[in-house]
Amino acid sequence: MSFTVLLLLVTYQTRWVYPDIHAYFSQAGNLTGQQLATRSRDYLQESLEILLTEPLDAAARQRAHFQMELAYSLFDIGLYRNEYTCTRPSLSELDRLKARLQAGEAITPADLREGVLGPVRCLTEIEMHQLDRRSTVTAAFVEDTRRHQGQVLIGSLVIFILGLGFWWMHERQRRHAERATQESLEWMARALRDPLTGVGNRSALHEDVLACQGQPMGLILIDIDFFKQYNDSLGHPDGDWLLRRLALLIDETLSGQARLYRMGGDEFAALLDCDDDDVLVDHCERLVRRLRVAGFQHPSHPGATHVTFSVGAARFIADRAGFEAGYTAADQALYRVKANGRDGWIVAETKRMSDSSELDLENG
Ligand SMILES: Nc1nc2c(ncn2[C@@H]2O[C@H](COP(=O)(O)OP(=O)(O)OP(=O)(O)O)[C@@H](O)[C@H]2O)c(=O)[nH]1
Repeated sequence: MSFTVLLLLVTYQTRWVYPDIHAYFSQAGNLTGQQLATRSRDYLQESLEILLTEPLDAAARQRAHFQMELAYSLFDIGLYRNEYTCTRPSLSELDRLKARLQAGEAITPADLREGVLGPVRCLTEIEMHQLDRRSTVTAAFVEDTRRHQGQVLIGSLVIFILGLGFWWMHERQRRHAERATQESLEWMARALRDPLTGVGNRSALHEDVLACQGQPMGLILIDIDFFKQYNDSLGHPDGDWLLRRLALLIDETLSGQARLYRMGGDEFAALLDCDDDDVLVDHCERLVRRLRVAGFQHPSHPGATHVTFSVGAARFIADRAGFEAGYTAADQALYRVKANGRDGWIVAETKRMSDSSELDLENG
C-alpha cells in the first residue's frame, strides 16, 4: 500500500510537475521574450549616437543605416507585431528613416524623433512588458513548486504513517501468534506431565516410545506395595509426599539413563534405550535396594517397617505392537512379584528374578 502511494506520488511529480519546470526554463531561455527587443534597442541607440555626434558624411550615414538594419531585423518579428500595436508604426518610421539615409537626404531632429525615438519607446515598452510577463511566470513557478513541495511532504508523511501503521499491525499479529504458540506449547507440555510429581504421564510415555520407532528399548514398571494402607494410616497428604519423594528417588537411581513417568495411582514407569537384559536387571536391583536404604517408614506394611516396591521389567522394540507386548510382559512380571510376596523384581524376557527372601537375605 505504502509503495502504491509512493508510486502515485512519483508519477504525479513526473507527469504534472516536470512540464511546469520545463515551461519555466524554456520561457526563461527564450530569445523572443525581451532579449530581441533589448538588442534591437541597443542597435537603434548606436545609430542615434552616430547621427547625433558624428559629421553626417557618407560613411557615417552608411554605419547608421547598418545599425538601423540590424535593429529592424530584430524588431520585425511576429510576436512583437501581433502583441504590441506600436510595432507596425515604429517599423514604418524606421523604414522611412532608412530610405532617407540611403537617399542622402538631410536628417532633421523631427526625423530622429519620429524614426528613432518612437521605435526606441516602443521597444522599451516591449522589454518592460516581457520582463513583467517573465516575473509573473517565475512567481507562478515558485508558487507551484511550493505547492508541489507541500504535496510531497504530506504524501511522505502519509506514507510514513501508513508504514508505521502496517508495522504496528504486523508486530501485534506476530506477538499474538507468538503468545498463542507459547500457550499451546505450555498446554501441550502440561498435558504430558503428571501435576503431582512433575514427571511425564502415560501419554508422554506413548509419545516417547513412538518417537524412538524401531529401537530396542527397556520398560521398568514400579508399583508401591500396600500404598492404600500407607494412605489409610498416614493420610493422603503424606501419600502425596511419598509419591513425590519416590519419583525423585527413582530418577536419581536411574541416574539420567531412563525417562520417568507416572502411570497413575502408585505406579511409575521408566523407559530407556536397552538391548541387553543385564542392564534391566542392574536397574531393577538397584531400585529395590535403594528404596530399602532410604527406609521411608510404613507403619501399616504387613511384612516390613519401611516402604517397598514391586518391579517388573521387559525389553521390546519401539513400535505400537512392540510396546504393547513389552508393557504386557512387564506388567505380568510385576504381577508375579506381587504374587510372590512383593518387595522384589522380575525381568520378563530373561525370566531372571530375585525373590524377596533372597533380597532380604542379601540385606541381612
Ligand atoms: N495419596 C495419594 N494416593 C493415591 C493417589 N492416586 C492413587 N492413590 C491411592 O493409591 C492406592 C492404590 O491402591 P492399590 O491399587 O490397592 O494398591 P496398593 O494398596 O499399593 O496394593 P498393592 O499394589 O497390591 O500392594 C489407592 O488407595 C488410591 O487411593 C494420589 O495421587 N495420591
